[in-house]
Amino acid sequence: MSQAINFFVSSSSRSPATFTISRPSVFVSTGSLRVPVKKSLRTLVVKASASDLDESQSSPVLVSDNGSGGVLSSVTQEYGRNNVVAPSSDSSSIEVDTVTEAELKENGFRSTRRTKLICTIGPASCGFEQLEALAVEGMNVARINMCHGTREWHRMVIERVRRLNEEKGFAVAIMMDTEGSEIHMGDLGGASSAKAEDGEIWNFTVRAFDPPLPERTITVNYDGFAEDVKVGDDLLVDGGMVRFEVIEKIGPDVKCLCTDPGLLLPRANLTFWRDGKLVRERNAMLPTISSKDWLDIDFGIAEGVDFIAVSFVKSAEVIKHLKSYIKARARDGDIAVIAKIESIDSLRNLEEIIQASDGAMVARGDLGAQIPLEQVPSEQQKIVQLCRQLNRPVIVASQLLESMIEYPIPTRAEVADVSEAVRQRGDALMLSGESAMGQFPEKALTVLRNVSLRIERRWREQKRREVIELSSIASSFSDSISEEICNSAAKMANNLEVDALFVYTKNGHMASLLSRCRPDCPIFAFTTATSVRRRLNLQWGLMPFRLNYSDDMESNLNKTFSLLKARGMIKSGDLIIAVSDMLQSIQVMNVP
Ligand SMILES: Nc1ncnc2c1ncn2[C@@H]1O[C@H](COP(=O)(O)OP(=O)(O)OP(=O)(O)O)[C@@H](O)[C@H]1O
Ligand SMILES: CC(=O)C(=O)O
Ligand SMILES: [K+]
Ligand SMILES: [Mg+2]
Repeated sequence: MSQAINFFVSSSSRSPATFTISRPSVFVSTGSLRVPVKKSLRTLVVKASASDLDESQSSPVLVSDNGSGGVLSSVTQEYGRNNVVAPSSDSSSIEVDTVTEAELKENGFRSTRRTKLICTIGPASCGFEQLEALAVEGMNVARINMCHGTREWHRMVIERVRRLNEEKGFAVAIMMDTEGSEIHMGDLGGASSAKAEDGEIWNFTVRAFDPPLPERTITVNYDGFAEDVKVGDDLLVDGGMVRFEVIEKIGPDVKCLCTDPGLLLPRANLTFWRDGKLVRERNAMLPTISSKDWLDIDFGIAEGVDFIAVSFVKSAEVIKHLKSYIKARARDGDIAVIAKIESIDSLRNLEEIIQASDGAMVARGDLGAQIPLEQVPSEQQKIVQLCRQLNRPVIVASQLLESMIEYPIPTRAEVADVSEAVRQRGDALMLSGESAMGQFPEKALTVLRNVSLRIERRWREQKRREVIELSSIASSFSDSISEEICNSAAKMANNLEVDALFVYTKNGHMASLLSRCRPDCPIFAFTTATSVRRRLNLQWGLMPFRLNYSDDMESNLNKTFSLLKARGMIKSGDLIIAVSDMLQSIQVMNVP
C-alpha cells in the first residue's frame, strides 16, 4: 500500500488541517496508478491513502497522478468528479519576465540559470538600448553607485529601467549603493583620469577648489586627513593601484611622492599605512551613513528602489537603524538592506551584521585595500557560507572580469575566479567598471552568464550535492515548520528528480528557504506583490512570478498550471513539488 506520513498541525484556515506526506513507493496493486515520471526506468506509483480520501480532511494528498488528466487528492478528486476544471477563464494573468520565459521555452526547466547577475550602470550602459541589451543578456539587478553621478542622472537611469520593465516585460530590480564616508579623492575637477608618474610630487589637500584644480593636486573628502597622516606613511590609491609616500605636511596640504606610478580615477579610495599596517585614526569614527548618504537614501526611498547597499558597514546597529528608518518612510516598507562587507570592522562583526541585514555583498575592491590580498578569497568563502547558513542572499563583487573594461575577452584567471564564485553557490555576481564604464558591458555579462550556466550544469551532472549542513535558523515554531517543509521538499525534489519546485509565498520567505537548499531543479516562486517579485530576483535559483492567488492551494495550482501551460512554460506530465506559506504542505504531482 502507499506509505503516508500524516502530521497534524494546527491551522487557522482549514478544518481540520492535515499535513500529509505520502511517500512514493513502487508497488503493484489494483486501483493504484502507475506514472512514468522520467525517461529513466523509474516508475512512480501513486495511490491516495484512505485518510486522504476522507472528505472531512480537505488537505491535499501529496503524491498524485495525472494519468486520467486529474490531480489525485481529496480536493482535486472533487474537481474531477464535478468536472470542475482550472479556472481558465480567470481574467487575472501571470507575470514573469521575458528573459525567464524565453529561457524556459528554449532550454527547458533544468537549464535555466540559477546564479543571478547584477550590472553597475554608468556612462557605458545608461542608454535605453544599452540597458535593454543588458536585460536581454540576463541582468537581474541594475546597480547605481551614489559615489558617482548626480541624483538627476540616477533618476534617469531608474526611469529607464522602469520603462524597460513596463514596456518590454523585464523585471530588473534596482539597487542603490551608498557612498559611505571612507576617505576618498575628489572628482579630479571633472577630468576622467590623471596619470601619476614615478618620482612626481603631488599635493593631497583638504582645501576646496573651484575647477580647474591646480596641477598635481588631489582633493580629499575627509577633513581630518591632514592631521591623521604622518610623514613616512604610505598612501595607497584603490588599494595600491597608485602608491605615494608622505614627505611633508603643511597645514591642510600633504605633499606626497609617487612611488608606484599609475592612473588616478575620480573619487578613488584612499588608505594610509604605517609600518605595514592600515592606519585607522579618527576616520574610524566617521559615520557609516554620512549626511549626503541620508539624502541619497531619501532619494532611493522616494524612487522606490528595491535594494539599498550600505558601504563600509562597521556594525549591525547601522543596518538596524536604516531598516527602521525605511520602515517608517517607505511606501510598502520593503526595500531590502544589503550590508557591504568591505572593511576590517565589518569582518570583525560579520555574523551580527549579516543577521541584521537582508543580504550581503563581498565588496572585494575595498576589502582588498584593507586586508592582505591573499586573505580575500578565504574571507569570500566564509561570507558566502555564513550567508547561506543565515539565509541571506550574498553577492560576490568587484574585478570579476576587470580586464574586460578594455578587452573583449576575459583572462583565464578571471574565468576561474567567476567559476569559483559560482561553485561556492553565491546568489549573485556583480559587474562594476566592466559594465559602468568599460568598452564591452554586454560581452562581460555574457561571460558571467555562460560561466554560470556551465558550472551549474556540471554540478548537477556530477550530482555534487552539498556537504554543507544547514543549521536551523527558525525563531518560532511556525518558522520551524516552514524550514522543515522547505528542507524536505528540496531533498525530495533532488531524490525524485522533479522538474521544478513551486512555492506560493506572500512575503518571499518560503522561497528563500528553498533557495537556501540549492536544489537541483529551479524554483518557481509565486508571489502576489510586484515588489516581492523584484526582490526575489537576487536569490539563487528563484524564478519569480507575480500572480493573484487565494488561500485554496488546489485552485491555485490549477490556475497556475493552466496559465503556465497556456504560455508554453510547462507541459502535461512535468513533475513538480509544491509548497506554500498559507497551507503548510508538500505536494508532489504531475502537471495535468
Ligand atoms: N554613475 C557613474 N558615472 C560615472 N562613472 C561611473 C558611474 N558609476 C560607476 N562609474 C565608473 O565605474 C567605476 C567602477 O564602478 P564601481 O561602482 O565599482 O565604483 P567604485 O568607484 O569602484 O566604488 P565602490 O567601492 O563603491 O564600488 C568607477 O570607478 C567609475 O569610474
Ligand atoms: C563593490 C564595492 O564597493 C567594492 O568592491 O569596494
Ligand atoms: K559605493
Ligand atoms: Mg567599495
